[in-house]
Amino acid sequence: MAVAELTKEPSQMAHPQDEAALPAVAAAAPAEPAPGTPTVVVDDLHIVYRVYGAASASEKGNAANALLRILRRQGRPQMKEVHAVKGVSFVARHGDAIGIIGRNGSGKSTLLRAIAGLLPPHKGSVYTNGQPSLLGVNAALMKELTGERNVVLGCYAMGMTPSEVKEKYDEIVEFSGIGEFVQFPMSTYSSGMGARLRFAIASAKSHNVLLIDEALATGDRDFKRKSQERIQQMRGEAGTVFLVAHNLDVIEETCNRVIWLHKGKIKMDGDPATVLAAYNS
Ligand SMILES: Nc1ncnc2c1ncn2[C@@H]1O[C@H](COP(=O)(O)OP(=O)(O)OP(=O)(O)O)[C@@H](O)[C@H]1O
Repeated sequence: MAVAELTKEPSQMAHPQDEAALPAVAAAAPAEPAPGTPTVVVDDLHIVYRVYGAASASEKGNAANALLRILRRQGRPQMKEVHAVKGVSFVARHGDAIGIIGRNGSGKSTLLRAIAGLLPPHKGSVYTNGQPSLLGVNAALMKELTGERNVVLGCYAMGMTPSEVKEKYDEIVEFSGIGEFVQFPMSTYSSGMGARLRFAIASAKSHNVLLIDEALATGDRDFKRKSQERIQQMRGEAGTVFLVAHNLDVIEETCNRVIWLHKGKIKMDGDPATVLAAYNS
């Protein structure tokens, strides 16, 4: 597989739709790859979280032990490792819309964040062609600013010019369906409204690799339909879309491929009908 032209370690790149993004570092989009060319190569990826201050397994959840630890002033916090992704490998191609499914805690969000370059691999590698953009319900725009300001900032962060922002502004606000709330600070929004605005901003631009984490779970039926259509459109125009969703109907209707994660490993990877049937059985 030709991965030489792909970029290793996307953590060194800008990720405009995530909290770590800086508008000033948005990179120019590289030339569009031909359909079917690899856009993301994940090679034996392991992600390990280190949690400091964790109790040992024998003490877990025990109030008396927690109190004892405080009374004994156990200075050094213990460190616990959570091995969230365990040797995941796959190749995503231009034009793919890949649904990631699995139970709570199976590693879906961790995998997306690793592809976006926000989590360093403990072992293995992620190669990406182009700039991945993570769109998640937790991806922060600036909550104290109004929706209006966030639309403008978000567009700049994705590398749009002022005239492109002007051209897209109305469409973004209309797509989000948040109406007059666009004039209010985002801190006043419900989580669904915030997610819709983020999706509307992120999807106003073509992305080489778009990572969507549960963004569609919060909208009403009409918004879900609109956003599914938009994803299909982005699939055509852009590169690859990854979608994490607990709603399997959304996955079935939107994706051409499904990866089922179980306890951090790929349990199945294939066409939606086959994988969803196995997952549901
Ligand atoms: N920041 C973190 N620090 C420590 N452990 C974490 C962190 N984020 C996730 N984990 C752990 O990593 C594992 C995978 O979590 P992850 O959020 O990726 O799963 P998920 O499949 O997206 O879950 P859900 O469906 O509930 O959103 C879980 O055991 C979780 O407790």
